[in-house]
Amino acid sequence: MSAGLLLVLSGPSGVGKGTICRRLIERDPTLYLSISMTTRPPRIGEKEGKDYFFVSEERFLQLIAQDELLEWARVYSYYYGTPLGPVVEARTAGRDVVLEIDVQGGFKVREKVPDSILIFILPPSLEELRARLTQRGTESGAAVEERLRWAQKELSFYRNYDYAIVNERVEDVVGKINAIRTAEKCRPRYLNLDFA
Ligand SMILES: Nc1nc2c(ncn2[C@@H]2O[C@H](COP(=O)(O)OP(=O)(O)O)[C@@H](O)[C@H]2O)c(=O)[nH]1
Ligand SMILES: Nc1ncnc2c1ncn2[C@@H]1O[C@H](COP(=O)(O)OP(=O)(O)O)[C@@H](O)[C@H]1O
Repeated sequence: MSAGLLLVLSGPSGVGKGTICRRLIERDPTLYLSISMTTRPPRIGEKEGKDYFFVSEERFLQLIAQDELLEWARVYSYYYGTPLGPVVEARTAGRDVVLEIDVQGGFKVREKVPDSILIFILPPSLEELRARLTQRGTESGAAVEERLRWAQKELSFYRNYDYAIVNERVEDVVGKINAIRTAEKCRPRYLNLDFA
């Protein structure tokens, strides 16, 4: 059995990554969505072990020291990282894995796992991004502005990703990601069959 694909989804805050991931899993429950560790406090409605594992800074630094994270980064003054164990386990079991992480994390994953697939989610426009962030209502005005400033920086990296998809309609994005999964599984390196 071939190992599952490692898909990295990045894009600015509010572009719709979380919404897209939820829809992907609804459509295909065999997909494994990695749950990150973070030192950010939980938002109202967020659940421990479902949205994130919420940990102290001390615990996070311990996880780094023990090499238990596939990658980690500091985003908006908090730490975020991907627990390594569950990703390896799921891929070994043949499940495709999705990481929803920032671009710094995406580049670290590409270094460590050269066959990972980096997908950038783009907003239809900066105005629409602002509207989505504001309408979500989880951040204060200042935090929205900080995220928009950060977004401009993040967006400049989209050409370094393997794929870029504009999130006009969530259904279309999900269809495109599933098309990428199908195409990637037709690569000779993925099939790795032993013909003489
Ligand atoms: N490098 C890295 N980034 C992460 C991880 N988990 C989440 N992020 C990124 O951290 C940023 C902030 O996430 P979050 O606090 O949930 O805010 P949101 O993007 O506005 O929903 C986003 O760009 C996420 O993709 C992780 O494990 N590693
Ligand atoms: N294609 C879309 N069209 C309109 N609104 C969207 C679309 N995708 C996501 N949204 C909305 O935009 C907001 C931000 O989406 P979210 O998934 O939280 O973004 P992210 O995880 O990238 O920060 C949410 O209110 C969500 O319902």
